[in-house]
Amino acid sequence: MKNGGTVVVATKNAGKVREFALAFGKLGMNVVSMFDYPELPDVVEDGATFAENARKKAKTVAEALKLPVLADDSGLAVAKLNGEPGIYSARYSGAGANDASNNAKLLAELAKLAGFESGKQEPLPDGSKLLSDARFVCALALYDPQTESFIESEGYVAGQIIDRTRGVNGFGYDPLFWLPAFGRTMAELTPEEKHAISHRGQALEALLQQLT
Ligand SMILES: O=P(O)(O)OP(=O)(O)OP(=O)(O)OC[C@H]1O[C@@H](n2cnc3c(O)ncnc32)[C@H](O)[C@@H]1O
Ligand SMILES: [Mg+2]
Repeated sequence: MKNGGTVVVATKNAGKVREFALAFGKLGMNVVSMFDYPELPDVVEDGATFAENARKKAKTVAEALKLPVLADDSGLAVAKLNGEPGIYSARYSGAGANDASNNAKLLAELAKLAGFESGKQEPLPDGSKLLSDARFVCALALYDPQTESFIESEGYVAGQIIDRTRGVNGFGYDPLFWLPAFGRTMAELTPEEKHAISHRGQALEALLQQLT
C-alpha cells in the first residue's frame, strides 16, 4: 500500500467501501472492492472469530487476484444479549437480512428482556431510552500472496443501544448505536467523525502503524 496506489478491499458492503475510500483517499490511495470484481464468488464466512473470517476473505480473494488484499470482518456485540449478534451481525434477522431487518430484530430481542427490568432509567430529552451497553468490533487482515503472510489488527468502539433509530449516515447498526460522549448515534456523525472514533478507523490506524 503506497501513495498513488490502489487498495483492493475484499468486501461487498457499500458502507465499508465508502469508509475505506475516505480513509485511503486521505493517504492518496484509491480503493477497489468486490463490486469491481463481480466474477469472484462469495467467500463463506464460517470462522469462529472476526479475525478468522477476515483472514479467510483476504486470503481467498488475494489468491484469486494474485494481489495483496485487505478484508474487514466486523459486527456488533450487545452486552445484554451475551455478545450477540457478534460474528453473525450481517445475517442476524435470517435469510434476506438487510440493515433495516437487522435493526428491527435487535430492538425486538432487547424488547423481550424489557419485562425483567426495573425501567427506572431516565429517558433522553427526546423520550428515547438506552437499552444495553454494546460495542462494535472490526478485525482487519491484509494478505500478501507473494510472501504468503498476513498483517492483522482489531479495533473497538464502546456505546449503547438506543430504543429507536436516529440518523441517516453510516450503515448497518449505526442508527441504533448511541455514543454518550457525542450525545448522538453513530448515524448522526459525519463520515469524518465516525472514522475518527470507529472500530474500523481504530483498526485501520493499528494496521497502518504496522506497515510503517
Ligand atoms: O463481508 P463483507 O462483504 O465485507 O460485508 P458484510 O456486510 O457481510 O460484513 P461482515 O460480514 O463483516 O458483517 C458485518 C455486519 O456488522 C455490521 N457492522 C459492521 N460495521 C459496522 C459499522 O461501522 N456500522 C454499523 N454496522 C456495522 C453490519 O450490519 C454488517 O453487515
Ligand atoms: Mg460478510
